[in-house]
Amino acid sequence: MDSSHRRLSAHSQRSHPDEPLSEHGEAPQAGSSRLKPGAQLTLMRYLQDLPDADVPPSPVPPRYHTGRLPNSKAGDGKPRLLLMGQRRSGKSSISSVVFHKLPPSETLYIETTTRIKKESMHSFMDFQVWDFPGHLDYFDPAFDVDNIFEEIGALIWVIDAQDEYLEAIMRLNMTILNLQNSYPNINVEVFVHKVDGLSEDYKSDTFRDIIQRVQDELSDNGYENAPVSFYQTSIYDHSIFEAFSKVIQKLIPQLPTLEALLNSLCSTCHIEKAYLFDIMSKIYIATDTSPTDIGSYEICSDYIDVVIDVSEIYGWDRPAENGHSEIAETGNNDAESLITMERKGNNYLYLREINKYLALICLMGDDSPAEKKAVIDYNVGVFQAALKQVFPRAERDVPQTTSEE
Ligand SMILES: Nc1nc2c(ncn2[C@@H]2O[C@H](COP(=O)(O)OP(=O)(O)OP(=O)(O)O)[C@@H](O)[C@H]2O)c(=O)[nH]1
Repeated sequence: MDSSHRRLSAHSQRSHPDEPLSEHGEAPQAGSSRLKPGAQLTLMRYLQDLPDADVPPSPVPPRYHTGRLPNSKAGDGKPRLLLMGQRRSGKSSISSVVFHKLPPSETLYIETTTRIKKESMHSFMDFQVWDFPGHLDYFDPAFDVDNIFEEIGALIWVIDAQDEYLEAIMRLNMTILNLQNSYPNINVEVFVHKVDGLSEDYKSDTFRDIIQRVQDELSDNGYENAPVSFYQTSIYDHSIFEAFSKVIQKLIPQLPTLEALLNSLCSTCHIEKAYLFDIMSKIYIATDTSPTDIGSYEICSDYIDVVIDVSEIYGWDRPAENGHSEIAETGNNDAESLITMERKGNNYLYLREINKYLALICLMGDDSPAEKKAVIDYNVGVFQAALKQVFPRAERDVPQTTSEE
């Protein structure tokens, strides 16, 4: 294996806090080096004619920030993602599966959250995830509402689709209406969660019903244009990562530039679909503007697992030179990998590590054969150089921290 693969591994060892949460639901200590246990080779499943399942689009068009956070006073705070919703709706499970690689089946043992749990995520962009206990009344005068909602990136409201959801919707509506007065720009992202195990009909009826009830309430109160989006999610498939990707993308001011760069790369190299992944969370922070289907996301996401797991076996943690890990890395080539698959329409997948946080994965088109790899490499190099200007690399080797209030 090319030694350059090992850098991906070294990075991922630092960034994947893979240990299961402690019995108090706390994140593992910084420095834990294990990665996820075993690749989930659903790649094979995909290759065996898995039908491409499209996630039904939300009728509410996404909105993007184009500058600093709407509620940020100084504009220098870390975006904050608030996870709210009823008890047992799945908030802690979502956070553990997406950011700590906890196997979904182990979320059965997560204890109920009793205090606000705050975690800092350090990746291509620093952000915080706050997990709220289900029973909390945020608008109780005892709470410092400003402290909770200022500097916020998005409010993620989790609704258990397998349970009675009318009360959850009532609380959600109350929260949105309260927020509209003081923080009208907060993105409210409604996760209609636990949709696994529901029949297709029931799933889409529930989804539509929830959207209708929220929108009716908002328009009754004169807030037709409140920034509320809806997603169907489950921790047992890729839908939760897909939804988080869309939530995070709205917080990236450079998104239009990234999309334009990816579009240009795709048209130059005949790439069917290109994703820029955050390696740590497997959230994609941008993709080209051609239609997305969950199948392409799944296969790319599984590919990252495979590369990380292989480099986990053959890689090692690189020692820092002069205590400066960035310097130690500059002498190495970026990790790259290529996989061929026999599936009509898609010749092969191409992965290139862009920097220590990001990887580019492309589904190559039929008219871009592997023999042209040199040209593709060159263009990806140009893309990488452009990206460096968009995301200048910063010293951010700060370990993840968790705190409770
Ligand atoms: N079927 C299914 N179960 C899920 C899903 N997500 C979470 N769960 C289960 O839902 C239960 C509650 O999950 P938690 O993450 O503890 O819920 P919570 O919202 O954090 O609960 P509180 O801490 O009490 O507010 C657990 O048993 C999870 O395994 C999902 O996508 N599908």
